[in-house]
Amino acid sequence: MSDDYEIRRFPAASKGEAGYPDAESWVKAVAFGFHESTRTPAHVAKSLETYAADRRIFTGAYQTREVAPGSLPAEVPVATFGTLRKTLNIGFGRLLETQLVTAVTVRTSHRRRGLLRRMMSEDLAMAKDDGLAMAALTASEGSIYGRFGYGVASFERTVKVDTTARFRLNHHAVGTVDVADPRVLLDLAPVVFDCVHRLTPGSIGRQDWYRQLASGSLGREGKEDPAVKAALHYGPDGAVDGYVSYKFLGWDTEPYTMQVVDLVAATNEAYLELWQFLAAIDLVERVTWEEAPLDDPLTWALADPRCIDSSDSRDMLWLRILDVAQALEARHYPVDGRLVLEVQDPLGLTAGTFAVDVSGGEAAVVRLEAAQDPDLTLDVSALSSIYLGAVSPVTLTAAGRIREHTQGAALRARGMFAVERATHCLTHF
Ligand SMILES: CC(=O)SCCNC(=O)CCNC(=O)[C@H](O)C(C)(C)COP(=O)(O)OP(=O)(O)OC[C@H]1O[C@@H](n2cnc3c(N)ncnc32)[C@H](O)[C@@H]1OP(=O)(O)O
Repeated sequence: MSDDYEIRRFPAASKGEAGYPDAESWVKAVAFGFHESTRTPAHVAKSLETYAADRRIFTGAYQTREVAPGSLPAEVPVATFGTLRKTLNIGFGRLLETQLVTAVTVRTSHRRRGLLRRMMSEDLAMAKDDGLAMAALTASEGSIYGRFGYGVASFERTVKVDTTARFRLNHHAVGTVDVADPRVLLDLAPVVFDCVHRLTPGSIGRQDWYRQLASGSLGREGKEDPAVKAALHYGPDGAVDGYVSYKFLGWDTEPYTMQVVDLVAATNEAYLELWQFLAAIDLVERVTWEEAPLDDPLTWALADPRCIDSSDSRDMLWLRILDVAQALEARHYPVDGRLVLEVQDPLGLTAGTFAVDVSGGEAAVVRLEAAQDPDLTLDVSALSSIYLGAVSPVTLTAAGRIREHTQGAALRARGMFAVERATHCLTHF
């Protein structure tokens, strides 16, 4: 296989820059891989502008042999693999630089020849060599990434909230909400998001595009979305500490529905009060949001929690620890204790037996040279799953994903890996 393809890596380029034609072909190949209708040149140019702002690196596999007459030319990659680096909140306000993997596609006529395996293995090894301890992605299918050491570490759900007279929140507002010109979010959204990012375990730093989405400047269709409206939440001190952008789905959608485009609240009060605002919008009977948390304070603040209809919860963030000692030492732990972990790694990046000694919330992690009896044996994907506290080691033990050699060690791990508030990631990438 290695003779048939050449792997090339290059940075995203904006229109007018030298690498633009290659970057354009790469983006079109991604769009093709995800069955998007052909992106217009203007949409591609806008996407590339935001990708360049995020300093994305594009990896492509290119055919080295002559292509079949009439088929796509050799400069169109047969496989794509995109990366960018952002921080991940790993609990208690700590941020860890993370390799984000995105835009993975392999053209149908070249699939199952090991192209994904090759690009993934090489990229993770390079990220580790570069000093990174963590990689992350969101998955199109649940069956692909476990084999590379990724594990599900956060969840999200779609909610449909009944905002008729049935909607009553047990909450007395401490701030106010007012409607704003959505374009103010071009500047404000990153500022508010940054507060949320520092507060929320599982949060990933956002790409440049999010402020454009929230402000209606660049919708998912690749153009301005004039339907987007926005409201800001002002805390008791008058400062903006939350916003929601939303759009009406039209009079043909019944019940009449408002769809949340983005909802970012930096305080508990801002979150509930933005919901109070959404529920108060006249002529609307339902509000939907596709990125709601599973462990949602809204449920518990509602007089009737059954106002929330949610049958669709799903995995969101998949993590992949690249360096066990570095990742575990980066975390803060709410409970002191000692665990000896035998970690297996299908890519051989970070396998070994590690003694984790936590004192005063800080971990000292030592790789044990001689085989020592572990408390737990687990694959790096299981360790990545429990890392953010959203997946219980006790449950993974029950599932056979963790082997417990010392009775009670999984429960001890659950306490040690707990985080200070519900894990949730508002960033898709
Ligand atoms: C982070 C993201 O971007 S998520 C989006 C992922 N992309 C998509 O879903 C787009 C459509 N799918 C595709 O483009 C391709 O089928 C890909 C990228 C999923 C797989 O690419 P391929 O080059 O065919 O994978 P490759 O040949 O390297 O296979 C590696 C292993 O994964 C397995 N595998 C690949 N795809 C799948 C799948 N969809 N489901 C289950 N197993 C899979 C292969 O069987 C192989 O297993 P093995 O090594 O244990 O024998």
